[in-house]
Amino acid sequence: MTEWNPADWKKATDKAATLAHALPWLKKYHDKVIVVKYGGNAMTDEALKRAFAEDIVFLRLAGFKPVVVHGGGPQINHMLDRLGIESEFRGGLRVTTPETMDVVRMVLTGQVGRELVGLLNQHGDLAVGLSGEDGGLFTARRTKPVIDGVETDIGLVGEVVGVRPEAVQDLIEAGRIPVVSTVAPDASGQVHNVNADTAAAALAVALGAEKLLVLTDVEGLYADWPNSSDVIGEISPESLAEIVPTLSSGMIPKMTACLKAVQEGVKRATVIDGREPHAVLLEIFTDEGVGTQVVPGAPTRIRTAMYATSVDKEGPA
Ligand SMILES: Nc1ncnc2c1ncn2[C@@H]1O[C@H](COP(=O)(O)OP(=O)(O)O)[C@@H](O)[C@H]1O
Ligand SMILES: CC(=O)N[C@@H](CCC(=O)OP(=O)(O)O)C(=O)O
Repeated sequence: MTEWNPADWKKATDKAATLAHALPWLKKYHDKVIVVKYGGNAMTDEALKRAFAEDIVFLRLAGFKPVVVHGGGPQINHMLDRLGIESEFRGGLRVTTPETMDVVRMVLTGQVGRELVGLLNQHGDLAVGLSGEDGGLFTARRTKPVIDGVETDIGLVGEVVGVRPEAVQDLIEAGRIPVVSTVAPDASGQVHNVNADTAAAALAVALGAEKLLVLTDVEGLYADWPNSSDVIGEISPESLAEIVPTLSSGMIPKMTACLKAVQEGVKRATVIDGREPHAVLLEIFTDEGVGTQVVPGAPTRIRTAMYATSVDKEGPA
């Protein structure tokens, strides 16, 4: 006869309670599109990538409609480095020569996207990869960002000016998980490098997504960068628009993308810490505020960072 173990019973009842607690979110997001942008900086560790894949498949099997848009900046840097090509960023965007563009396309669509599809498909062949070139998904226009007050040519870098979401919608309706890489042709067919945050926001708007979730390698938007002691927990689009011009490096395209998504109809955009295992499930299925949420009408709320480290204004050594 098997012994009855009170500890195992407690574990089982805790699990049941956790599942029951998920019910309000299951109701809220059932059938809703959630665009998840997975940044290259959050893809450092194999276990984290596997946990991310589990979260996305979990959402899909729970009746949500997750769409993954991935980055791969560090992976592109690594390949450029191997090829002896220097990486240069201006205003958070990569200066993209035709030679660099070939590498961007190869790494994003041929390497990072493939790897994510493989990880997701370890749980049942639901994921299908596509790029902004497929099915007319994105049309880009060469962008010349204003850097230090001057319009600056940074090469084959595009902003998304058109989205035909049908290819992604077809996959969603077939019960699949689309995995999108963000190279995109302009009207003449010339392929451009589009920042993945920017592309994710444009796709979230076109799909009428309930939420844009952006995974990166920080806890959210720090209030006093490069000090990482305080995180902006919640902010309205109006207040965010005021601070966007003061931001630096990768946070410029990221927060601009969140702002645009919410201004154009996505209910909320949240930047979360992809270094946290199961960050996606934590964000969706808990009340605890994680990351930085851009929500219409929200008063600015600042909280102490979980992994606070203070550095002086010059930045970390
Ligand atoms: N105010 C800020 N709060 C948080 N991070 C910031 C801030 N300003 C600049 N950063 C930098 O932005 C980086 C995230 O952008 P990026 O490197 O492009 O990430 P990803 O690859 O996830 O898109 C952080 O690692 C941090 O170094
Ligand atoms: C124009 C531009 O900067 N494009 C990005 C595209 C990849 C990306 O956005 O990757 P992350 O999300 O990991 O930063 C780049 O070349 O790095």
